[in-house]
Amino acid sequence: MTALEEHSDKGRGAGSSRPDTDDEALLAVRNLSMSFHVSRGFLGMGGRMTVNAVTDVDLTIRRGETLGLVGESGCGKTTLGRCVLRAYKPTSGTLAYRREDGNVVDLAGLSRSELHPYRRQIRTIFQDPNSSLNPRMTVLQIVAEPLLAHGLAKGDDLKDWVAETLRLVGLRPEFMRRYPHAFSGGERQRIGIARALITQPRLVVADEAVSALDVSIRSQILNLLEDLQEQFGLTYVFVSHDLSVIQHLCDRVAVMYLGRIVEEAVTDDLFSHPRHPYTETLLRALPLPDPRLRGAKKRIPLRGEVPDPAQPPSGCTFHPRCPYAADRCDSEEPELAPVGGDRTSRCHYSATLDLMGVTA
Ligand SMILES: Nc1ncnc2c1ncn2[C@@H]1O[C@H](COP(=O)(O)OP(=O)(O)OP(=O)(O)O)[C@@H](O)[C@H]1O
Repeated sequence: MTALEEHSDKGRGAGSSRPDTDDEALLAVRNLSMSFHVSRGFLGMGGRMTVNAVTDVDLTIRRGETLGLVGESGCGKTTLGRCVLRAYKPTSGTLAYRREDGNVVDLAGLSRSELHPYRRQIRTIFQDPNSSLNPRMTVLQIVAEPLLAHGLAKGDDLKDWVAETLRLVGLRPEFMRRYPHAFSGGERQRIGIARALITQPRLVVADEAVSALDVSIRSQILNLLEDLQEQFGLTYVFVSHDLSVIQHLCDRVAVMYLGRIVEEAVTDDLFSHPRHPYTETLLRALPLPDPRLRGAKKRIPLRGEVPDPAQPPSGCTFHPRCPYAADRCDSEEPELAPVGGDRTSRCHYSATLDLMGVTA
């Protein structure tokens, strides 16, 4: 058994179909909000505004699953991901993390020093492998840095640990003496994945982890992430605006719009039968690789833009762009409510609308 396997959640992993009991929750996000105070106008003369990047999010991340966070740019995906990583301290709400000993700790309430032991368990893979790797550090230094920060290994042990992790991500151990410029984009992302996994994390947040890569390399990296998940029982939160990547990789999907979750469902259900008009709008904007598969469904480009979160629309925040908006939508804010099975939607009319998915 390798060092990584020894500490992994393998065998305790959950599939998307398993019930959502407390025991399954690796991280339960509850009533989570994150606001930024920003200055407006030239030299801040436009005054200070509050941007509610994430508002009242409830989300359960289950052990061994891949949860996708999807939505247009500016919907709050990155901010939510950074709260889960505790790179941001949320303005309010809780992050109930189930430790390996079964006890639950609220990460949102911990100080910097109290968080330290959890930083090796919850890791991130960065978006852009070109800018996230320090060009002046060797691969050994880059990948070993988290091990040193957590005092997990030194000397030859450290080198062995790095060599083993490089092998796991498909890189030759002798590469550890080289600098990032000697590698292709795909290889650099493998180095980033090695750096994320070297501390044997339980939860990995990947924010647009493949969007900077060529399409041909993208599927190799996605396959690698899937293999590593299976091997080590990893849990992923995968942030992406790319629905095809989400459909390929994720067990469940949470759709975000203007800081809120508007729909959450098992991936196949969401793609075949969306229950929120925003999800349908996203799906219908997808390119159609094979129109015969999609019958008479037409590609409809997204209309308008995500509104300014500092001045959100009244009622349902999607109503100005919603093709089905009715009178009550501009005054009454819908709740995120169960819509049958293991799914939720935030629309007054989810029960009656007949929305279209993208599968045949
Ligand atoms: N540090 C910050 N200071 C001020 N506003 C911020 C900050 N970070 C994010 N925002 C604002 O919060 C909102 C949500 O941004 P966020 O980056 O989380 O969205 P996103 O869905 O991840 O978009 P993208 O895909 O473009 O990263 C946006 O309006 C953004 O301008």
